[in-house]
Amino acid sequence: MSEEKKNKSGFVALLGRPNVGKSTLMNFLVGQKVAITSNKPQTTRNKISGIYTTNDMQVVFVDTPGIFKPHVELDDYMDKASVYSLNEVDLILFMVEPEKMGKGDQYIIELLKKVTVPVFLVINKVDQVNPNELLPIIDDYRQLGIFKEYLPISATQGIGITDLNKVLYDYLPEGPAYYDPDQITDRPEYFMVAELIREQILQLTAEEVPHAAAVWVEQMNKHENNKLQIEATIYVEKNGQKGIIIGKNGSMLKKIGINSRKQIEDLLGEKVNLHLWVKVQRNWRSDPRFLKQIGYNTKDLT
Ligand SMILES: Nc1nc2c(ncn2[C@@H]2O[C@H](COP(=O)(O)OP(=O)(O)OP(=O)(O)O)[C@@H](O)[C@H]2O)c(=O)[nH]1
Repeated sequence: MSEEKKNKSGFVALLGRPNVGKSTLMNFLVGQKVAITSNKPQTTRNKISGIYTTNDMQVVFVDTPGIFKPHVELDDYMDKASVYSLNEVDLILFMVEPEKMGKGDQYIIELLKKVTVPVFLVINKVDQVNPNELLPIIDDYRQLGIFKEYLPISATQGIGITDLNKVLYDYLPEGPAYYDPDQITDRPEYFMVAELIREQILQLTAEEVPHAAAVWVEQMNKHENNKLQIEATIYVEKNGQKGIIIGKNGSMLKKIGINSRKQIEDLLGEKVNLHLWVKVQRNWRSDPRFLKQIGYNTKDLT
């Protein structure tokens, strides 16, 4: 007689240095965009959950900001967000690039030594290396003795995802789904909208501008001419950055608006009129009051 397969569910932290591909993996699994990605490090600033449901398992991903040592207030926030998620998940995926352990990984490895939940090494971007190069890399990490299993994957190509799914199923506790199977994130819609706008800034601007920009949705509950009216403010730290975001005759702001509006319409499933404003808020990244005002609240995480 065949036994019915048990349902599994739980929380999974995706850890790793900025830019290793954490958001890409989560979006691949969830099958829809729940976290913004870019080729610039430190894209993720918040504890975003992606909810991944299959017919016998539900995985709630906590996509922690890239871990690195704090130097300004915002970095401190990110660090706390990471430590916080380590203490309350069922298992941890530590994602690295397909290369030998770097200095930047040491800090997070020290954190991982302190946790009691199972930790797995996910080597992402294996599409970029020859398979022969993987063994010495795995051996290097094996010396640490902290990983249950080693999972080479490519989040863009979908390589290794079957093995990853098996590990998730095997190690998650038995339990019911926490969320409706159709739900893919527990972030409020206005947060997702702000993130989609921020993603365009990250993709279209360069150097110091992307990381000096924060987006806050002022309002998104009014309809006019059958279109949802969304008003959002882009905060930057200096006048020069404001000029870059606006662009010649407003061309850059227009581009940011057009591109993000399309994505927002896909997300919300309705037509949108997007109004964007740009304001200078000096040194906002080091201003705890301003960080709190735009939703990065360090106290929530302690
Ligand atoms: N070649 C290749 N590129 C990848 C793969 N996975 C992610 N990338 C690229 O790596 C870059 C960073 O990916 P993200 O998903 O934004 O990285 P992240 O770890 O979420 O970054 P932070 O938010 O800064 O912590 C993007 O340009 C991705 O397209 C992969 O499997 N192969």
